[in-house]
Amino acid sequence: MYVMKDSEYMFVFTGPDGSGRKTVADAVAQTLGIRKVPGYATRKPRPGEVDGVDYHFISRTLYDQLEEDGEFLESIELRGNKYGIRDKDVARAFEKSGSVYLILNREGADILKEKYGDHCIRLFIYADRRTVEERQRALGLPDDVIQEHLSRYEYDMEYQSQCEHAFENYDLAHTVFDITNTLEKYLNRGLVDKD
Ligand SMILES: Nc1ncnc2c1ncn2[C@@H]1O[C@H](COP(=O)(O)OP(=O)(O)OP(=O)(O)O)[C@@H](O)[C@H]1O
Ligand SMILES: Nc1nc2c(ncn2[C@@H]2O[C@H](COP(=O)(O)O)[C@@H](O)[C@H]2O)c(=O)[nH]1
Repeated sequence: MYVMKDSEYMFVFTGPDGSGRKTVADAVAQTLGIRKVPGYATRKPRPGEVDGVDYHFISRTLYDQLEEDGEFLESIELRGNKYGIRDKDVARAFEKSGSVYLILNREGADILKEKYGDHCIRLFIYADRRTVEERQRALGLPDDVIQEHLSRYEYDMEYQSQCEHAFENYDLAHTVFDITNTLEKYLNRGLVDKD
């Protein structure tokens, strides 16, 4: 497992599907110059998804092999598909930037918090149920996927109180501004610690 330096942070964006985690996280990261750690997924890419950017899309056979070899820092199964974060990808991302970000469900966020403690900061992004449904419909996600996501909505929302920070996401520019300000405090703290 990668051992973080005092100045390094792992920012985990979590919250209900469709709340805008990816959109918000990518915008904040671009401003702050922090690097994404894309996970591995055994499901098929959806229209618009890019291999290596949204996920590394791999076969179930390869995933099982990597898992057997102990390559994953955390791994979950959802709707018959496996998703996981590879330890060496975290290490590589930290080599290139002082802090990194990931987009995970609450189970993954819990695992990384357990492993990295104060250096894992969970950012809970949310919007009301109707809004997340509309956003997913507008994206053209299949109905069964939207229904499955919505079936977890209340359960996902309960995780808010356990996260270090929570942000509602309606006005995108406003959300990105607030999160950027919050993360800057951690990044500046890292610099102060270093000196
Ligand atoms: N503040 C916002 N206002 C309007 N639309 C938004 C806002 N934030 C995100 N969106 C849009 O909502 C849709 C879902 O966003 P995104 O994919 O970032 O969500 P997510 O939480 O990562 O969901 P999933 O895990 O299902 O992919 C996208 O089309 C995105 O452009
Ligand atoms: N714990 C983990 N959660 C992950 C990982 N990669 C993605 N996710 C989250 O799971 C669902 C997947 O939904 P899908 O619609 O993209 O199939 C979503 O909430 C992701 O954020 C991971 O490696 N570990």
